[in-house]
Amino acid sequence: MEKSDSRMEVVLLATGSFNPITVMHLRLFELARDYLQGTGKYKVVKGIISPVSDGYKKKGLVEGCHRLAMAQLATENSDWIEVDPWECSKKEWTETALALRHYQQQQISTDNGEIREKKSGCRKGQKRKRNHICQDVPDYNCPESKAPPQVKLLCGADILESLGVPNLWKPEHVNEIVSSFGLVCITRMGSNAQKFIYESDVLWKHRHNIHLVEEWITNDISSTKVRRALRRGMSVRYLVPDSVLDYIKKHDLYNEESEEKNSGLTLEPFLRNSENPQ
Ligand SMILES: Nc1ncnc2c1ncn2[C@@H]1O[C@H](COP(=O)(O)OP(=O)(O)OP(=O)(O)O)[C@@H](O)[C@H]1O
Ligand SMILES: NC(=O)c1ccc[n+]([C@@H]2O[C@H](COP(=O)(O)O)[C@@H](O)[C@H]2O)c1
Ligand SMILES: [Zn+2]
Repeated sequence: MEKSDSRMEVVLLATGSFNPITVMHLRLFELARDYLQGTGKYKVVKGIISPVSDGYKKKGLVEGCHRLAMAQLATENSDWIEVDPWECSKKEWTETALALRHYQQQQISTDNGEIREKKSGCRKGQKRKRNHICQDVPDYNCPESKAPPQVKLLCGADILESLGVPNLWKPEHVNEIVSSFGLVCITRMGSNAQKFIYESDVLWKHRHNIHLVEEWITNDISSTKVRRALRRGMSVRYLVPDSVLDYIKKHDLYNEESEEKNSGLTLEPFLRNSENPQ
């Protein structure tokens, strides 16, 4: 008899501006998958790129439809990374913990649907019991029973360190992200993720659920640097996929004017989390 695969299935969710998407964003997924699968405990089944809503109000953020289109072009050749418009099709900005809940729920619904269709071993229409997200346990008596894939947040170390910025993240959301979902964090030049975890009580408590992935082939590409180069008329070829570059040129997306978008506005998380919102 074939031995069953006991590895936990994982879906990696990367949220961000993707303004524009770069090859480094795509590399994050490859690095994270290699790392998790290398532990022998996880099987990465999907990657999701979820571009942020225009309501995030970050300076220089071009329209969501363009950021979405570029991300779709960039992932055309990947057989496991997808782009999801859920966040960026909304006018209002969505907090990351809520995005994680949404994508986790999607996994649970899809999973239950598939199980019901398979029917093998289980009675017709029988749903398998849920994993810990639903405060329930898998039904080990059912041969088809395996917890639905666990959604984990994929990010760079700059985002990990941003968890400590006052009024940027709600403390209960930070707790939920590291306790219920988990973080896969790619180290980035200029960041000290390990020290940051050591200095935070909540991150330290859940350190087993925070995977730090060392990027040995360091590459400090950022969207900010790509936009800067474009404004200066310099080449960004091989920093973004060719299809993305064609799209940027066709729509003249990044220039002095686009960089002034949202200039002078407060980033939405600060507005939401400040004690005396305007
Ligand atoms: N070179 C990199 N190394 C590690 N993580 C990265 C790198 N570039 C982007 N990321 C991560 O990708 C995710 C999406 O980030 P984002 O869209 O802000 O890109 P960015 O390049 O950081 O853009 P910007 O310069 O506009 O902030 C974040 O989790 C960020 O930390
Ligand atoms: N409180 C929160 O949930 C919170 C705060 C700041 C940034 N974020 C997310 O992190 C990502 C950051 O992207 P940038 O690095 O481009 O600013 C965005 O997807 C944003 O929604 C979430
Ligand atoms: Zn960033």
